[in-house]
Amino acid sequence: MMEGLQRQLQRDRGLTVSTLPDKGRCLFTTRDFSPGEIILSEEPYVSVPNKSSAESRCDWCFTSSNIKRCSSCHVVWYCGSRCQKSDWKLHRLECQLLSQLEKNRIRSLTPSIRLMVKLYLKKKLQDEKVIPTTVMDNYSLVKNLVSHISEVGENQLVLYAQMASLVNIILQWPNLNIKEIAENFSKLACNAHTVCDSELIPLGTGLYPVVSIINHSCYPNSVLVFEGRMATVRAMQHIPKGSEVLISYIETAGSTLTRQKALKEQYFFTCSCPRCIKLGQKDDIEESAVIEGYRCKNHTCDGFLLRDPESKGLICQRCGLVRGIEEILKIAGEEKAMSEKASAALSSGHTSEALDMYLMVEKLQVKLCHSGSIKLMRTREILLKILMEMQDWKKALTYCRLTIPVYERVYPNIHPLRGLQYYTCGKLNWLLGHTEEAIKSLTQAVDVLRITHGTTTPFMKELLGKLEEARAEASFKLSSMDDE
Ligand SMILES: C[S@@+](CC[C@H](N)C(=O)[O-])C[C@H]1O[C@@H](n2cnc3c(N)ncnc32)[C@H](O)[C@@H]1O
Repeated sequence: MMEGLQRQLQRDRGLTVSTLPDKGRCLFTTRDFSPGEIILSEEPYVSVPNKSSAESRCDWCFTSSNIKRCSSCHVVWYCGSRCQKSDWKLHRLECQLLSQLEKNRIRSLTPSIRLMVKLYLKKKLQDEKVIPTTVMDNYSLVKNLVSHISEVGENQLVLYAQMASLVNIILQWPNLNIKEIAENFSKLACNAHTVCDSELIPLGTGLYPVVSIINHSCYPNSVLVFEGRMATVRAMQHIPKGSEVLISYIETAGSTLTRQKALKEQYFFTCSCPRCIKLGQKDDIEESAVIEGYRCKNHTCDGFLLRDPESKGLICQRCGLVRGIEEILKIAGEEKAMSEKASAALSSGHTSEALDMYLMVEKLQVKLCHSGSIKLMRTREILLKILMEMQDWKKALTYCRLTIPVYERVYPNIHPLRGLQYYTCGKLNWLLGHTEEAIKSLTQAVDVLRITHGTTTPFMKELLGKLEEARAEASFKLSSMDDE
C-alpha cells in the first residue's frame, strides 16, 4: 500500500514521502509549486461533526441547513438523500449500534467516541470489501500514524482507557483490543484535523491520513483549508522542488514560548523552525514583550516593558519609566474576573450585558497591555463579533480597524486569518457606503485569500463578486460626478 501511495503521490502530485531522524515521516516536493497551487486534496478516512446543543450538522457534509434526523437512531443528521446515501454503508452499521444504546449513553456520546466507532466500522467494511480500498483510503495509512503513546501522561492514559472501553461497549465485538483503541485515541489527538468552513469556523473533526504525513512549522510554506469535508493543502509561496511541505498545527500568532508549549503538549516535539530557533534572542524577547507583555505606565509612550534587574518592576524600553508589579497584578486580577463574567454572559446568550462587560475588559486591557497585545486584539475581535450581531456596523468597523495592525504584526502577508479580517473590514465599509475603503479592503482580502482558498469555491466567488460590485459602484459614482 505504501509503495502504491508513493507512486501515486509522485505521478499525480509531484510529491514524495521521506523520513527524517528528528521528525519521522515528511512530505517533500519533487517539482516546483506556485503560490495558491493545490499540493494535495484528500477526503477524510472518517469524520464527525461537532456536538452542539444549538446547532446540529449533516454527518457527511457538515452543513447545518435543511437537515433531518435519521429516523432510526435519532442521533445522526443529514441534509438530504445524497449525503445520506454516501454515508449509508457505514451508517447502516452505526445506526444499529446507536439504536441499542440507552438514552443516557447517547447523551454522553462525544464526537471523539463517534469518530473512533466509525474508524472501526470503516475498517471492518473495507476488510469485508463492502467499501473499496484505495491507495489514499485504507486502514494501513491509519496504522502508520504516530501515537506518542509512551509519552502520554498518566491522567490522559486513564481517560483514553475509559473512552476505549466505551467504544468496546458500543461495538460489542469479540476480541477487540482495548489497548489498541486507546492508542488510536492517542493517534487522533496528534493527527486528526479540525474541519473548518471557509471562514475558519470549526464544524467537526476528520482523519486525513495522507495530510497527516505533513509536518509542522511556525513559518509554514503551505496551508490546510477545507472545501466541505475535503481537505486541501495549498502552497502559500513559491515552493521549489526538493522542499519539505510544511503546515501549521497551531495558532502561530503567539510568542515562541507559547507556541512551543502548545506543540509539546499536544504533539510531543520541540519545534526548530526559523521562528523557534530565535528563542531567547533579543528580537524574540522583545517581540514577546509586545504581543504578550504590558504597556508603559505613561499612556503617551508606546514602549514595551522588560524586567528590571535592579528594581522590583518592569522597565519601559523607550522612556525608562518603571512600572511596579503590584499595580500590574491588581489590574490583571480585575481584568481576569471581568473576562470570566463577560464570557459567561456571552455563552448564556446575554449579548448586550456581554457587550458592556467586554467594553470594561477592553478598558482594563488598554491600561494593562501593549497596543500590539494579542489578548487585547482577541477582546476587540469579540467586540467586533457582538457588534456585528447587533448590526452596529459603524462601531464594528472601528473595532475591525483596531485589530488590523496587530494582525499585520503577528501573521505573515499570506495567512488566511489576515485575509478574512480584510474581508470583514471590506464588508463593513461596503455596508456603510464607504465604497473606496471597501474596494481597498476587499482587494487586500482577494490578494491573500485567492492564494489560501483558491478562486473557484462559492465563498471566493462571493468575495470576487462583492469586489466587482464595489468597483462598479465606484465607477458609477465617478461617472455621475462627471455628468454634474
Ligand atoms: C501529524 S504527524 C506528522 C507526520 C509524522 N512525522 C509521522 O511520522 O507520521 C505529527 C507528528 O510529527 C512530528 N512532527 C511534526 N512536525 C515536526 C517538527 N517540526 N519537528 C519535529 N517533529 C515534528 C511530531 O512527532 C508530531 O507529533
